[in-house]
Amino acid sequence: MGILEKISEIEKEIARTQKNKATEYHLGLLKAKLAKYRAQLLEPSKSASSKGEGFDVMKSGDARVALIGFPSVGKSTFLSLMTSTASEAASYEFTTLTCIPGVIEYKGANIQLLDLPGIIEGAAQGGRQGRSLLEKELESVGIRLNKHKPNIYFKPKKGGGISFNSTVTLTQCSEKLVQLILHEYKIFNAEVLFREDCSPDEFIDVIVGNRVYMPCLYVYNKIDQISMEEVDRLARKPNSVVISCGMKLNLDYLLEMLWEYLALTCIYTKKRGQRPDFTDAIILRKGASVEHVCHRIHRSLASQFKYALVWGTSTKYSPQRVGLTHTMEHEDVIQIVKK
Ligand SMILES: Nc1nc2c(ncn2[C@@H]2O[C@H](COP(=O)(O)OP(=O)(O)OP(=O)(O)O)[C@@H](O)[C@H]2O)c(=O)[nH]1
Ligand SMILES: [K+]
Ligand SMILES: [Mg+2]
Repeated sequence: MGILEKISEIEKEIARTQKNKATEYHLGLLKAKLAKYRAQLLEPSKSASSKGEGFDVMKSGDARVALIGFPSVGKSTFLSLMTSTASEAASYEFTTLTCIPGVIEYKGANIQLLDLPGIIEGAAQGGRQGRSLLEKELESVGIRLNKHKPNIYFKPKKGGGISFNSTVTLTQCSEKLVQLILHEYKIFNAEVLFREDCSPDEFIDVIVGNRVYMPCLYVYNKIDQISMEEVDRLARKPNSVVISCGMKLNLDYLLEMLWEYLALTCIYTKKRGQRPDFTDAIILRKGASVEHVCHRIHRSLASQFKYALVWGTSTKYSPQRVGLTHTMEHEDVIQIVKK
């Protein structure tokens, strides 16, 4: 049996197994097996002919956003509308066959937008199921959307068996299930500490390790073609924005949401005795520290750092003298004083 067949067999068995106390170990084991086969599937193949080809696009700008969706939902139309790059759009499926990068300039940041070929042929009519289909596709390659990394400490050891502990009450996993899953991965010595009530799938994610956690905004385009009731229903779903590229509806709101999901922060710098430079913001991730600002300005600046003066919402006083660990907030102004 090939890996694909094995995966499909296990998926079928999971689907037909009722979820209850009596089947939880069996299900846990199936899930561990499934994750294992999927990982094998994603491993780069040794034969040159079937080597997985990625899209070679230079990473640029302050953040990147990929347009993942069914064929002909309007991804290329969106890219052409929001950036100065034109990407061919047409009414037939798979118009786009490669990755087309564009840049959105927003609040002083350059956001790289990637237009990609549609995924899953003929699935555009997926209707209500569409969103779960896409999620499933991304899940199966190890991408976790709008989730955080499970708070589980996991460390394989040389000996001593499996030590299992938890700081919270667990309702989905038990020591026995954890051991069973670990044995499936041929791990017989490890330290495991659950700091959160995680599911078997989340535990498997921690063992496998190479999961990618990223924010996701579900964008429903072509609302000009559906009823107001349907638009209303979609707009109320979590993490959703409804738009129409054709009629240019709600695009400003989409940008605002995009900005929020990217969690970026603009910091302005200021030289002593001069006004802040509002034309050239430093763009960092939300939660960035003064040290991050220093690194962005110059590699060696942090080592010459004496203190910084910060104006803005992150401080009680404006200006306030702060150290390297101070957390910056959006639109703060900073003046760095060197030793
Ligand atoms: N009615 C309507 N049509 C739209 C809208 N946005 C895009 N379209 C049309 O939908 C068709 C598909 O658009 P594309 O931009 O090529 O879609 P795509 O997702 O890039 O498609 P692939 O690259 O083939 O996966 C085109 O005929 C567009 O003109 C919209 O908001 N409303
Ligand atoms: K198309
Ligand atoms: Mg396209």
